[in-house]
Parts: sequence; C-alpha cells; structure tokens
Amino acid sequence: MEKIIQHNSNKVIIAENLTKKFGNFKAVDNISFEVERGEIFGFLGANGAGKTTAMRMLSGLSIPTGGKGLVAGYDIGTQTELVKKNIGYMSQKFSLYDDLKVWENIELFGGIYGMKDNEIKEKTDKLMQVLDFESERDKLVGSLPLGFKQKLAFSVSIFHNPQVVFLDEPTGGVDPITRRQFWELIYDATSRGITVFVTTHYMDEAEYCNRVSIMVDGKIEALDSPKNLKKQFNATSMDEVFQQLARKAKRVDS
Ligand SMILES: Nc1ncnc2c1ncn2[C@@H]1O[C@H](COP(=O)(O)OP(=O)(O)OP(=O)(O)O)[C@@H](O)[C@H]1O
Repeated sequence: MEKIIQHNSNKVIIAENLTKKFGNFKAVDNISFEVERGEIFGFLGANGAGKTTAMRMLSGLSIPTGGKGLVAGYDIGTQTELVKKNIGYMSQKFSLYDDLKVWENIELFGGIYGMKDNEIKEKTDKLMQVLDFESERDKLVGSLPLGFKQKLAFSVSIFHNPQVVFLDEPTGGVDPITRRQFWELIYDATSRGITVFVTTHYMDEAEYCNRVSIMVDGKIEALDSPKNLKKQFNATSMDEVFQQLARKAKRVDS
C-alpha cells in the first residue's frame, strides 16, 4: 500500500482534529498537532483528560471517531497493522511477561516484530552490556525490581528500531534517580532518530521534553517547549504551568 507521507518527511506524527467519542462523551475532542523526527514530545494532562485514549488511537489500537492521524507515514484509521509494525509501545498494562526470563522476553518480542534469530541474538548481547544486565539475562522478569523492568520494557519496545515509540507513564512508581536513568535511555534512543511520545505525571520529566502539550477535558490547551510555556504562563516551573491549566478541568475522573 502506498505511503501517504514521503519517507523523507520529518513529521512522524500528524494529528488533525482527532476525536474519540464514547456514546455522546468526547474523551478526545478535536486535537491537532505534529511531532518531528527525533523529538521528545511530552503529552500531559490530569487524570481522565484523554491522554491514554489519544495514545491508543495514535498507536493503531483504537479507531478515531473523527478527524485523522498519520503515524510513521500510515493512516491510523485505515492502516493500523502498518502503524503497529512501525512503532514501539510501552505502558504499565502492556509490558513484559513476568513468567519468562529476560532473554526469552526479548526473543519473543523480537520475533513478533519479524526480526531474524541471529539479529535478535546479536542485539540481545549488546543490550545486556549497555544495560549492565548480563547477570540478569537468565532471571525471570517477575523477579526484577520495577526500575529494571521499566528499562528492559523500554529497550524491548524499541528493539525493532521503530520510527516512534509511545510511552504511557513509563516510570510510574520509581524514585527520581531511577527515573533519571530511564531518561538517559530515552535520550540515547532519540540520538538514533527515534521519536519519543511520552505521557507522565512527573513534572521533572516534563522539563526534559523538547515540547509539551497539556490536555484539559479532551482538548489541548497549551503546546510549546517547557521554556516557552513557563514564559507564557508566567511560571517558574512546569508544575506551576500544569497546575494553572489543570485547575480549569471540569471532568471528574478517578
Ligand atoms: N472505553 C471507554 N468507554 C467510556 N469512557 C471511556 C473509555 N475509555 C476512557 N473513557 C473515559 O474517557 C476519559 C479519558 O480517559 P483516558 O484514560 O484517556 O484519560 P487519561 O488522560 O489517560 O487519564 P489517566 O491519567 O488517569 O490515565 C475518562 O473520562 C474516561 O473515563
């Protein structure tokens, strides 16, 4: 099937009036934005703002009820299998198998993405070195600390070298030092041209992004670099920016 965006296009994600309704309720309400290749794009919003719903649409896991989107050059409404092949995805809910060993998880996901056995083996060796995980290779993933699991899950999500990776609260529940180590892996991925689209509730992480959008009740209320957003909202931190916008939310969610 013909690609809609040219290979040399620098826009890896394009959302145009993207909307998702559940019955009459607009979980995602007409959002538009573009993300450039190699960018770290932070996708912020209070609980229930619509982040996960939007991210699931962009990942080919849920069909929009309105508007359109292109991810890695493919239409998220009609080419979901191609979208899924060209992206990585990591969330707290969709992650590694606890009852498989580290190397077995890598082999499994590499295989799902159509990688050849020798390529998987070679890259696994390299990854174990980079993560300093050689002594964990034969351990069950379920026995690893959460921070280790998150680093491994991220590495597995980009193992097939996708154009873009979607991370839904990838560092939930770990301490700031472990989160910082995780972000080193993110920077390394972007230096190899992988685009990172990340949701987080941690405002220190928002500061690490090239640009940040903030959703309120299904709509994008602000979108710019952390520096410009602070200027625009006359704030000293992203936390302050976020608080000013989140206060406007009418939607109540658990
Ligand atoms: N399948 C569904 N059917 C009906 N309503 C839904 C469905 N999925 C999500 N919603 C609602 O859509 C809204 C947005 O939910 P979503 O999970 O996208 O928010 P979020 O910004 O990711 O929140 P959180 O930070 O809590 O994960 C919420 O009000 C939620 O209850």
